[in-house]
Amino acid sequence: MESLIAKSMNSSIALATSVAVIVGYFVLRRRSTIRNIPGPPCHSWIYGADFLVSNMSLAERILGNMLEVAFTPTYGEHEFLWQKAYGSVYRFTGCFGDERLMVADPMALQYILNSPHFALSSLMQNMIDLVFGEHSLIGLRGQTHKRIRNEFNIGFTAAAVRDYQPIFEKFAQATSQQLEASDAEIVDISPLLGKATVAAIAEATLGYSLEELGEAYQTANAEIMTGAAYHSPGEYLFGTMMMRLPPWLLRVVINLPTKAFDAIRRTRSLALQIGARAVQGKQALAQQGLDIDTDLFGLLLDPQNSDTTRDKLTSEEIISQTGTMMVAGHETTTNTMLFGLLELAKNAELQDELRAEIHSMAGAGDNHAYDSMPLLNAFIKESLRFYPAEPSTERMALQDTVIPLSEGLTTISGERISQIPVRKGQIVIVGIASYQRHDLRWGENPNVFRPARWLEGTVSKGDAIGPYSNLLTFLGGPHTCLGWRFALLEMQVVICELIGKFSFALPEDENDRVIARRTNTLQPTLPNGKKGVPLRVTRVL
Ligand code: HEM
Repeated sequence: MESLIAKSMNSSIALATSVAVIVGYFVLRRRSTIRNIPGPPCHSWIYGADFLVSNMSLAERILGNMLEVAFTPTYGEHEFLWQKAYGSVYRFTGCFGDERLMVADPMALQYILNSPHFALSSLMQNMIDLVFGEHSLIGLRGQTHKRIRNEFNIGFTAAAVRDYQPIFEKFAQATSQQLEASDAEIVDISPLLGKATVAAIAEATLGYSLEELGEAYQTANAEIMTGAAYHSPGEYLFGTMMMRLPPWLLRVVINLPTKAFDAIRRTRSLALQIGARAVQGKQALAQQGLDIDTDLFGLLLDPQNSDTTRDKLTSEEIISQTGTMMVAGHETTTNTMLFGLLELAKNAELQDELRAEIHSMAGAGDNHAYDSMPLLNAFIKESLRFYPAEPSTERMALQDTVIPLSEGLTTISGERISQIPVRKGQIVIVGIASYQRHDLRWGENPNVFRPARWLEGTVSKGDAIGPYSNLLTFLGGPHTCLGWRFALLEMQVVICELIGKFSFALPEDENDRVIARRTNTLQPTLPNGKKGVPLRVTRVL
């Protein structure tokens, strides 16, 4: 998202803000407590040995290791090598020599995600407030967050999610029909699955069809999503600095008349209008004593569900979550399925085995059938492990604290430590993708996509860290993904429908080769930089 911001600012505001941020940074900086933790070398302007001889641009120098983190074509090229070299906790250098801690150690992650001593970094908080508004579940904290989340959970329990199954089946079948109707040899399945996913969320959460959601909202949302990739180190640096501005200044900035801010404003305002329309429609039904649909907003507003012991939500509190719901479950679920289908296209044997399992279950289509398909679920777990939609996130220490380690580490000065003291303001990176390649946790060859690991029983059970199979893909702690059961059932339904009816193979053309690049989420990306998953599709049934 910072890239959108960067594109939006004119150069004089940019210069003034940059100077203020740089001066503020150096005045306020305290010596880091993590300097003694091993980590990759950095070529920044402050620390780089090649300062005078290198031909790096100023932006590249200032970015430190962020250059390697944010600008490799495939996600994790450096991150996974650093993990091998330095272990599951290491230090690296952020912008302006800012020392950061990358964390993939299970005990440390548990602590960071559950401790009240950590919260969203100010960069993340600003980004979320900007895009989703200041009342989004993702950005809220404490009691308000807990209260709203508890209420919204009514639409995400195991029982509530089972009721969405017909919706998932309807849109999975619509995708099949579109594939069938296509006479192209190679089909880009990305827009098809994207549309099915957004249609399912609109219906399950608001009771709306895509038409009712409106073309304008979908276009504005897509503009924000596609604008979220960085194209140059300068753009990255500038976006990052903008996001460090105090919230009051960002509120001024978002009103600037630029194209990117206009897209953010439009999306936010359209989401609120859509949410308000859905809420008012359901309230009108309730007032007339008529039945309200059992979509999420319907469940929240149905007087029959009101319980005097529950903290009921105001209309505004419900409406404020519209954009969050639509975005949180869209690209995340779509991209996980796209990467999974891509892996199946690479591995005909695995695909045939999965298809055989799906065909053997035909006719057993009660609500629980999907959970009793071992290979299907192993495949979905492996897709979630290998391609976490949010491969990392940031947290900031709210006070001086000590992070415990399950494995311990040896410092640069040779001392063996089992915990790391950090100062207030320390940024830690929650290394979701790194944790999911952890050597000791996932059995043989964690860097290989291999669903069989889940069937062999070699995946370590360990202390539960996320809500599902010890994966961190849905995060953990108070901000654990609310929609994880929803996403799982949707993936089970769609994969069964598509693999049951079609066979997928990779096209030969180099221009169709897909890599995993990080934009707003981990995104399947073509050599031309666009999102896409072109596959050779053949009907099998
Ligand atoms: C494979 C699919 C999905 C993945 C990988 C995923 C992942 C995540 C992650 C990592 C977070 C934490 C974000 C953070 O705090 O940094 C999150 C939060 C959230 N997700 Fe999901 N998500 C998925 C699907 C869904 C779906 C389908 C929905 C709803 C329909 C949903 C709704 C939410 C909500 C409301 C939150 C905010 C929870 C809170 O802060 O209390 N997600 N998700």
